[in-house]
Amino acid sequence: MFLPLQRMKILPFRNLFVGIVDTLNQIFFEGKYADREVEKTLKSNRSWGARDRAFIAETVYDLVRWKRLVEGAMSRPLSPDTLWEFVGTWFAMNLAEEQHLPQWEEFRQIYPKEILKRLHNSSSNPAVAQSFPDWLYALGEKELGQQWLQEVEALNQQAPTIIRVNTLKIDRKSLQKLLKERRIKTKILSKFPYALALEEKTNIFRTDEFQNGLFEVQDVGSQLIAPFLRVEPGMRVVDACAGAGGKTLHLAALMQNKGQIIAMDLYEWKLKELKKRARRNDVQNVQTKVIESKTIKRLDSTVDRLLIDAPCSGLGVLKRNPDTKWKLQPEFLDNIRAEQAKILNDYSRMLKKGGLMVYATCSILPSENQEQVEKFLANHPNFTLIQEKQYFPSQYGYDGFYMALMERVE
Ligand SMILES: C[S@@+](CC[C@H](N)C(=O)[O-])C[C@H]1O[C@@H](n2cnc3c(N)ncnc32)[C@H](O)[C@@H]1O
Repeated sequence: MFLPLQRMKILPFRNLFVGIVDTLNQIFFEGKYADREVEKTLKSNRSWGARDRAFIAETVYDLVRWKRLVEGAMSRPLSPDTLWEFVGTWFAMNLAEEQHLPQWEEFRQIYPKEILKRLHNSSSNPAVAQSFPDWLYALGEKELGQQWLQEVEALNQQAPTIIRVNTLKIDRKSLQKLLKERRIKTKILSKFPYALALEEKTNIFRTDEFQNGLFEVQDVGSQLIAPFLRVEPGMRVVDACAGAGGKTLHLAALMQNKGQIIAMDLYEWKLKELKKRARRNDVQNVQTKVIESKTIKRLDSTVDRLLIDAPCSGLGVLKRNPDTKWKLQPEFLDNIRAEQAKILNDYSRMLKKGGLMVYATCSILPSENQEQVEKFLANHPNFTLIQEKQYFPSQYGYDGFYMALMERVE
């Protein structure tokens, strides 16, 4: 059963609602990504202040997250024609007692009492109450049993903003002090050595500290992966699915810029972004490589450490990317599992005897994690498992990640 999330306040300004409706239209009906669309909308009107911006961003993310529940309360599916009703229904479900919907034409057909009744009836189905597609909810239950409900509840929360201090340039306390001088308050997360949590949402990308590479935005779970690989200065390291380099930059900092990191990906545009970030971070030991037919073979048995931050369903990071649950398809999951197995099989040959490899995903499904590693080890007796960790959002409060550390023994 759904309980109102928060007794929320409404900012009754029409242009904010137009921004919200337009952004949702792009996300749901033009196939755009939520984070990019929100950013674009916020940039489109410079006169919006911090409160307006937070209102737009939070409302859009909440509505992406709770789409199915709101549809239940509307008792019809979301379409380009029902976007205003969708937004109005959401506020009718959540407004604080003394608050009312603005008396605009678009909200004339919103009747809060009926909405609450329909909400009560529809949310007896847990997939509706937790706002998941049926197939995905059933899959999660099949793989995780009773734990799935706890994870789903955690994944439906808003994501905190966490930053990773770039230790090549500054230490965590000094960075915290600099940000404080800008009135950006942060909390030191003592269990996680490189992390600061923002106390309030703010656009930190505009600060000099970000522009000068003193930190990157990176969730706590993601910050645990590079240290798990046990790199040392001077080593030869391959980051095989480097993307835009979140973990490459962290590896470089742990290696104190000494040795060599080869950052690879299938897509050149991602590696270009990585290079830009490396310059900003003062990272000097990274070389990028778009993967071609012979790239992997040429590095056969030559690397000390290998990171496989594999492409995955992204189910562990739904807090941050709630649109994933509507975009994922069962066939995509089947393909991605096959890709993960192939990457593990093909890329592990780059490791030297005695070298270590981490296979990591931002998923919480055993079929993308433990089961992949078990299958790999069964077919590769020359590798052994040293350590394996699964971080569940419900247990530690941050994004869900899996990581397995393996050694090539022969
Ligand atoms: C989880 S993301 C990587 C995120 C990145 N490591 C970071 O920390 O920012 C997975 C990456 O794998 C890449 N990828 C997909 N298939 C691949 C393949 N067969 N070989 C190498 N990279 C691949 C994707 O382009 C994507 O950038």
